[in-house]
Amino acid sequence: MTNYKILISDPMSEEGIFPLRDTEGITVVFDTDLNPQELAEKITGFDALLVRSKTQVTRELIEKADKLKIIGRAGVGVDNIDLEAATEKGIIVVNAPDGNTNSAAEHTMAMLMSMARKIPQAFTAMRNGEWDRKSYVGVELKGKTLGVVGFGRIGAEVAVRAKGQRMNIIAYDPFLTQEKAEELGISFGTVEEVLKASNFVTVHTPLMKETRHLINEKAFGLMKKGVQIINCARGGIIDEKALYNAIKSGKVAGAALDVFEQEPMVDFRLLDLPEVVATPHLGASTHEAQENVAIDVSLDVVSYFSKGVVRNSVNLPSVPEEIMSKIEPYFDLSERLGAFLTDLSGSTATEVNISYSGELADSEVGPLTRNILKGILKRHLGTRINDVNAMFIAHQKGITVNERKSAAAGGFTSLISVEILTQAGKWKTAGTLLNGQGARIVRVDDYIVDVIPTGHLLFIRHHDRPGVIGRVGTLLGQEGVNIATMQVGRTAEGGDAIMMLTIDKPAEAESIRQLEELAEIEKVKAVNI
Ligand SMILES: NC(=O)C1=CN([C@@H]2O[C@H](COP(=O)(O)OP(=O)(O)OC[C@H]3O[C@@H](n4cnc5c(N)ncnc54)[C@H](O)[C@@H]3O)[C@@H](O)[C@H]2O)C=CC1
Ligand SMILES: O=C(O)C(=O)COP(=O)(O)O
Repeated sequence: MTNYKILISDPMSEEGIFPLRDTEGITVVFDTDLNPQELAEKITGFDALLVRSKTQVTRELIEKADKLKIIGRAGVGVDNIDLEAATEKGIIVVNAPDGNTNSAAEHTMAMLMSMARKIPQAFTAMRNGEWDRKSYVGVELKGKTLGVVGFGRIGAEVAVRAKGQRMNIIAYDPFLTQEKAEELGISFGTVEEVLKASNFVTVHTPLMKETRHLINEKAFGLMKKGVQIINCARGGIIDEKALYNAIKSGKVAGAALDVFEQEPMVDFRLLDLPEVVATPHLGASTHEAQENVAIDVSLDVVSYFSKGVVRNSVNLPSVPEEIMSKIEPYFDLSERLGAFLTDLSGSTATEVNISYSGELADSEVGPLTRNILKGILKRHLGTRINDVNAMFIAHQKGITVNERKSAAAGGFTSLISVEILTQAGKWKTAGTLLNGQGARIVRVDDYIVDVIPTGHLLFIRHHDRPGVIGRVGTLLGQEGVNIATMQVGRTAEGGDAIMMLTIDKPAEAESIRQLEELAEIEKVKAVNI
């Protein structure tokens, strides 16, 4: 493997990054005390950046990262990473979605129980030499209702544990169905229903535009008097000002907080309230979780550099390995079809219509579409286009992309047909992999051809007249251009026709001009793929 430099800018398990240490050609640099400006200066030349929640991977940082190809988040939440900026720049972002689930769920239960029994408050009083048994009377969990907002990995694990405490669970998650809830023996409701029904509310959503201040003044208004709140997900899901007021007013009897709107915390007023228990973002801070997440991101980084595939991409849909192995042979052909059409049209696409037929119609084809777009966009935008940003940039440029699938592949095992609409008109092609013989372009517009999509090609539109093929050969010969292969197709005798030539070196602009001056020739396009 070529040399790759990995910067780790947050504390990470040394044991867990063994896949990086054990791979030849990978150099790991730990520098976990950088301020944002120092990090922006340091990032130049690094191929990968591994972070936890402390490092803010901003657009400014991403713009400074001249070689960065992958950002690994050793944990779940990626709200500290500007995903749009990363995607736009073709940087893949991976996380470790499973490694800290147990730890985060256990911490949530620890916080719930500490809060319910006021353990941190009682301990602090004892430390101060007090033996006070009256002030720290708690509530039982048994028979109480726990509202779980966000029923993903952690939310579901919390529910399992809370059931063990004989709590009733009511949950809300856009992906939770009545059937699933019944199967798990929990209730299911809208977010409002959950808030109204609960004695305890725990949030487990990611922090996103849609979940910022999900628990706000209005939400507190819906809750029972004496409700207790837990946030071991992300600061910002709960509006801290609204929480402060709700505690002060007596509506909220307890809050257990692991995460805060600003971290590290600067405004400690919430912690002055005796109803609040808190930890400094420790949900994932166990030896096991830290080792798990470090292993998971390290494996993905190694896999990305060695095979170009990852398991846990946040900005690129993951494709199961068995499907990947079926479609991977078509990657190169797909990109070439895109490049071929762009050269033929000599213009930029406004719409791309792709049809997958035959065996490919049964597969996930997203990666193929991205390769086709890569081929199309690279012609005008160069090497900054890759799998990660091809779809994003196509949308950004206002290109409509349509995918279709059909069973009939015109006698081929699989066929990829691509049509592009440009300011200069419409162009179509289709390609396939011939058993044992590699990639072929088998259609150009409505003509049947059989062309290896590699090297220097000339596409000629002409009228089917005697002698035209000879004249093309003679003219190219005079220019020192040797023809390796030639295909001719026509609609009818004497009608419109095409020639596809493979030539040993690119045709000069002057040769193309002279060819176009021949009476029978309508258009000549040079293609280099
Ligand atoms: N305190 C800590 O150290 C840790 C905090 N976390 C935080 O916990 C969050 C959840 O983690 P996982 O359960 O592993 O993620 P997950 O992706 O498995 O689950 C998140 C769930 O939230 C749901 N959701 C999204 N929008 C919602 C909305 N508006 N209302 C209700 N549900 C909504 C999703 O459908 C999904 O099921 C992470 O995004 C991260 O921010 C995760 C690990 C450790
Ligand atoms: O995995 C997450 O989302 C977490 O919040 C854990 O954060 P950390 O890696 O401990 O900074």
